[in-house]
Amino acid sequence: MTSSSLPGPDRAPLAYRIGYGEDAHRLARPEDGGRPLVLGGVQVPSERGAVAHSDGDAALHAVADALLSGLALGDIGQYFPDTAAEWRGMDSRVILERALGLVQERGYAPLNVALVVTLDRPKLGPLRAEIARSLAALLALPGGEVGVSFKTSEGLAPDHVQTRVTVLLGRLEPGDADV
Ligand SMILES: Nc1ccn([C@@H]2O[C@H](COP(=O)(O)O)[C@@H](O)[C@H]2O)c(=O)n1
Ligand SMILES: C[C@@]1(CO)OP(=O)(O)OP(=O)(O)OC[C@H]1O
Repeated sequence: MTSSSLPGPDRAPLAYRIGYGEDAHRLARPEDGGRPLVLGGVQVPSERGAVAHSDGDAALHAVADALLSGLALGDIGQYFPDTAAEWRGMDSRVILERALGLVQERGYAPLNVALVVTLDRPKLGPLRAEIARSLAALLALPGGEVGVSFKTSEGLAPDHVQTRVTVLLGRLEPGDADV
């Protein structure tokens, strides 16, 4: 594959930034406060779900933090404090939309995203394509620009879901530094 046929935007970005985000939520049964398990905006059949203030979507939280970190914009807890009643049970897609909007206001867009979910059970492989499609749609990216990996903790963290995300951001519009 030549560089001109690589996937990505149809023009070269003027600047690049790398972002990184993580999240972790304890898993519990519904009677112990666990919410339905949702990852990347996709409902995951599971006996246990995240204990969280919001819907507990650890994948979307890590993607949103990765976007914010790439432009040094802080983290989602600053925009959506877990002490605020208005965010209780919220759909984490709202968090991602806000983070993406802040990045776009500065002329940047995500170019590709890599997500790792560490979870012992259930197996997520059958949902890989659906989670990748969901993330791609939320980020306005082609599906091929979203990598989704799953790991078990090998029994080291059986009661948590953990996520890690890297994102490459590109600035497609000229800013003050380019004119
Ligand atoms: N919740 C999970 C965790 C892992 N997988 C898949 O299992 C394979 C082996 O994972 P290891 O952590 O033992 O290396 C790997 O292919 C994962 O994609 C899964 O589907 N769901
Ligand atoms: C999303 C927020 C806000 O509802 O709460 P949680 O759902 O608990 O999630 P977390 O990843 O711990 O941090 C960000 C919070 O501010």
